[in-house]
Amino acid sequence: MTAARLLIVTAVEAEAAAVRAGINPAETPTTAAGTDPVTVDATTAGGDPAAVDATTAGGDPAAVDATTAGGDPAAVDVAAVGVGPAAAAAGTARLLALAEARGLPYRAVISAGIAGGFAGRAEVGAVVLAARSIAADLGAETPDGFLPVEELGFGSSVAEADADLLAALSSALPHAVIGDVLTLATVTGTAGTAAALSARFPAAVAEAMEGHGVACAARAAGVPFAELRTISNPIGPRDRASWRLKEAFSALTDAAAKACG
Ligand SMILES: O=C(O)c1cccc(C(=O)CC[C@H]2O[C@@H](n3cnc4c(=O)[nH]cnc43)[C@H](O)[C@@H]2O)c1
Repeated sequence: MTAARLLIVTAVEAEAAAVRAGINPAETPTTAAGTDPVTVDATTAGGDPAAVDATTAGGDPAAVDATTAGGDPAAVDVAAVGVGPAAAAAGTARLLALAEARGLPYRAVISAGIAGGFAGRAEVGAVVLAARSIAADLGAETPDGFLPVEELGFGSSVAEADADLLAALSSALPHAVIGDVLTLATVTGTAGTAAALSARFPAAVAEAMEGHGVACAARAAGVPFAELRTISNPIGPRDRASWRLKEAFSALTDAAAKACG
């Protein structure tokens, strides 16, 4: 019997390549670490669903084999599904449903990639594991402050990591910072927003753009979920030139090697 596979979902192909390089060192990333993920995304699995099929674990089981990483080709699939919570949720839900329809459901799904780190909580180059992936902008703004979706009575903005999966990852990555990871559709770009988020989420160590979306797809499919990030930049005033992409991608490769290699 074939062992159930693990699905690792990233936003952009540069992140997927970094993860694959860790799981299977023979697979050198074709997109050099240090390139702009947005530029890379535009040429791969960014917007066109057909491109997702062609370059990741989309529809064709043969394509899954061709892009699967790891010593055991049946063990891990790595797919880039686009930037932001909506693309992450839609792309992940599709991959989970296709696998289920083939009679080969995934055993777990991990949202992986680079992230911004809150100063003093997760520094550039750090590995972060999410205890909870939180949709930080899901709710309503009021003159008296932000109301999370819970207070509006419309469900939950918080997705807990699967306890067993988180325990396995933290045991493989003992130096990882464990804390909440915020999911936002907008990258924070001012000191004011960074301070407000830091105050509203004292347990948050990082922010990214996909974790909660991947978690929603995983929850709908009944599949365990976790989020793994490496820090490329401090959260704060926008200074894209200072993002340490090479360092973050290299940390992502190293983390994938330790967690799944
Ligand atoms: O330069 C920009 O304005 C910009 C806008 C949207 C996306 C990007 C990316 O580079 C996307 C890559 C990926 O990186 C994650 N990420 C990294 N740092 C942060 C951050 O400080 N805040 C939120 N997300 C971050 C995110 O998950 C993206 O998918 C650049």
